[in-house]
Amino acid sequence: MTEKLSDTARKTVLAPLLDNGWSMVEGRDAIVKTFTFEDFTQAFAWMTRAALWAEKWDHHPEWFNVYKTVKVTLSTHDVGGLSTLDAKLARKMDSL
Ligand SMILES: C[C@H](O)[C@H](O)[C@H]1CNC2=NC(N)=NC(=O)C2=N1
Repeated sequence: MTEKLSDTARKTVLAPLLDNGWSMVEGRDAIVKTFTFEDFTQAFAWMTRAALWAEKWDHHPEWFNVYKTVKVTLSTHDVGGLSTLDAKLARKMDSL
């Protein structure tokens, strides 16, 4: 059963993400990052790659695409906040 990140886990799991362009969402237990690409097709291709991982892990982003940018918000709806699944998907997104 997925659980909300503990305070200790937040320090270890979230810190590298916050150092890599992710930030906490004001007033919500979630993280957000805007990715910028060369053009729309590159942005959409990245979204497609990310979508396959989201589906494989049954953990899906909240995202908003405008032309060559993709704003991604991650939180685990089932636990009402951040879990290790969000950190896992964030790391994967940063690597794609
Ligand atoms: C039944 C539940 O919707 C599924 O287990 C998955 C689908 N994708 C999901 N994605 C996210 N971000 N949070 C969830 O809790 C979640 N649950």
